[in-house]
Amino acid sequence: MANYSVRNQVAIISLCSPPVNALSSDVRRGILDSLKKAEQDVKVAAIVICGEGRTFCVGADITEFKSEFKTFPNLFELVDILESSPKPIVAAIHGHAFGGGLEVALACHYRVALSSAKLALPEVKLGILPGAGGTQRLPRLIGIDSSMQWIAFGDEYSAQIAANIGIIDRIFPSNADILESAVQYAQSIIGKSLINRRVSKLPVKDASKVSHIMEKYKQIVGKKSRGAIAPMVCLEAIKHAALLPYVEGMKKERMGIEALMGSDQSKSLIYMFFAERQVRNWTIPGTGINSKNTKPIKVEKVAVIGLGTMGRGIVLSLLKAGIKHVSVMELNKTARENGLLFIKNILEGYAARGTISETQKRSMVDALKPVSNFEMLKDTDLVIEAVFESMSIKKDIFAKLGQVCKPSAVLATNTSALDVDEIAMVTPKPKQVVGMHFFAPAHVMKLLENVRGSKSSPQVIATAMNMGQRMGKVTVLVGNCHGFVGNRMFRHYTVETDFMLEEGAYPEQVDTVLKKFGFAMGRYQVGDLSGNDIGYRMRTKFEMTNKQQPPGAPERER
Ligand SMILES: CC/C=C/CC(=O)SCCNC(=O)CCNC(=O)[C@H](O)C(C)(C)COP(=O)(O)OP(=O)(O)OC[C@H]1O[C@@H](n2cnc3c(N)ncnc32)[C@H](O)[C@@H]1OP(=O)(O)O
Repeated sequence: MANYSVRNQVAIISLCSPPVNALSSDVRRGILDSLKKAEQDVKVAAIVICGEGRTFCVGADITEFKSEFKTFPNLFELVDILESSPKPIVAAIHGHAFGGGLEVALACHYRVALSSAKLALPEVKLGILPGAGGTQRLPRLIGIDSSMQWIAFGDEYSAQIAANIGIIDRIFPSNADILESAVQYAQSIIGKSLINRRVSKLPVKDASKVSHIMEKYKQIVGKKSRGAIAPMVCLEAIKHAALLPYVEGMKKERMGIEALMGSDQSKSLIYMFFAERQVRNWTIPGTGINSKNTKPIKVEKVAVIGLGTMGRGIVLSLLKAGIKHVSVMELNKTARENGLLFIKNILEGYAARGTISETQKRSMVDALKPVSNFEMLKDTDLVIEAVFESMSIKKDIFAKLGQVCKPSAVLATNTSALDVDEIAMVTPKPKQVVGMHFFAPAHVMKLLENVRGSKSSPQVIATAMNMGQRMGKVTVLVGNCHGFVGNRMFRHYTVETDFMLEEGAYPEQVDTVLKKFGFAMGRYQVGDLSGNDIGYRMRTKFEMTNKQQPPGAPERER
């Protein structure tokens, strides 16, 4: 719903749908009813639309996509009604103006924002396009080139960047009162002509270059979003903004969203959106213990043991999470030097690309603390072991950790398949032990599988889950069984691809097809990155080969 009030000639329409003011049918109806009141009230000379609580508006209510989505006023009707209002409307943005939220703002005649606000048209990440005029209004405001960048990739931008390119008219400091500031701003524009303020009426500045720009983005999208349908449909819709009058462009946009909404890709991405949020609410089956009633241990000092492919990625993930003390232990001198060099080079790359500032880079490098013996880990809060996938080596390490680490330290193993309970048993406090299974390359892959051993304490589990979230990972709690969940799923995939090799395909042919389909890496490339020896050891240890079959029997027969 939306609340309505009037303050010094300014009507305030505040979206009120916690937690994120998604544009449900009730909210859309509330905006429309409030707008009518404001238009009819002779004492009102300007209108402010704002969001109550932590954010302006994150866009259409995704939970309503199947049902209420088309109820009047739907989003694309609402934006046109807002824009045609005879009284000036100011969008007052704090928190997020995402998707339909930004489209509502684009339909307003002015947009003001706190400097901390974030803006985006992220619909492409749900496999759809901005279907409430975003593909038609944004190009009229910022041009085809920038619009393609914003819409085809769906990334978020700061209010300052949005102001620099002409989306935001006025920025206020992050600690300002957004509503008070917007009301004052609205008073300052009373009586001004709205002729140039209706974005749908503006020309597209770089319309003549549309073919050239389109070709450029087709290439980029082809590489960055292989296999995804929505980005290309977004580009087409934006192209129409350059070539057609607004009303015709809107018809094309509508055709685009109708084609995408309900597609398999969109259904999967929406499923993923909610699933990624659902896994934050973890629970230990049958105990009543869950994320809501269990507090993590405070973690300031973390250690990573092993600086191979996995260890390096884990260290980078911890640094990116802002951990100020990351001990790294690698007894092999060459591996240690190579590992540290790799980490520093990646940080240099981030700084060169502007992902982190020079100051952040320096503080990350300072946070790295090479250590040469277990004694030096005695005051560490969390140790993540990422050595060779061998039960005897891991047991040896955990026995030493059990002796030197403080009793409250969480001891995590990055094993991808081994029994966490067996590892835990060599320590004096098995309840402190948990699995934290990262996926290679750990600083890039978003998934983290935390493995709950039979003795892992709730607090230890909460700490591993919390650390995953601090690292920005999609952190999933799983039980302790061979291969956990990730590798049990991966196994079926590898079996199928191995069948193809047996049937005569080359690994690179299989990988090429998978990459064309949209996978970031081919299955055999993944094997090379993680180390094929890991899979080999897993299979040998668990005797995955049927003993009745002679050595070398084809995979299909095993
Ligand atoms: C004509 C058709 C046009 C459609 C245009 C659209 O608008 S499509 C929707 C476009 N918007 C988005 O894709 C935004 C999705 N949301 C986010 O990316 C993030 O929520 C956020 C805005 C970056 C905020 O992140 P934060 O971490 O602060 O919060 P959560 O992600 O945890 O969200 C809190 C809860 O709110 C639920 N939620 C978020 N967005 C929506 C939404 N658009 N619709 C419905 N529900 C939404 C989210 O699921 C969380 O719920 P919990 O129950 O607390 O898990």
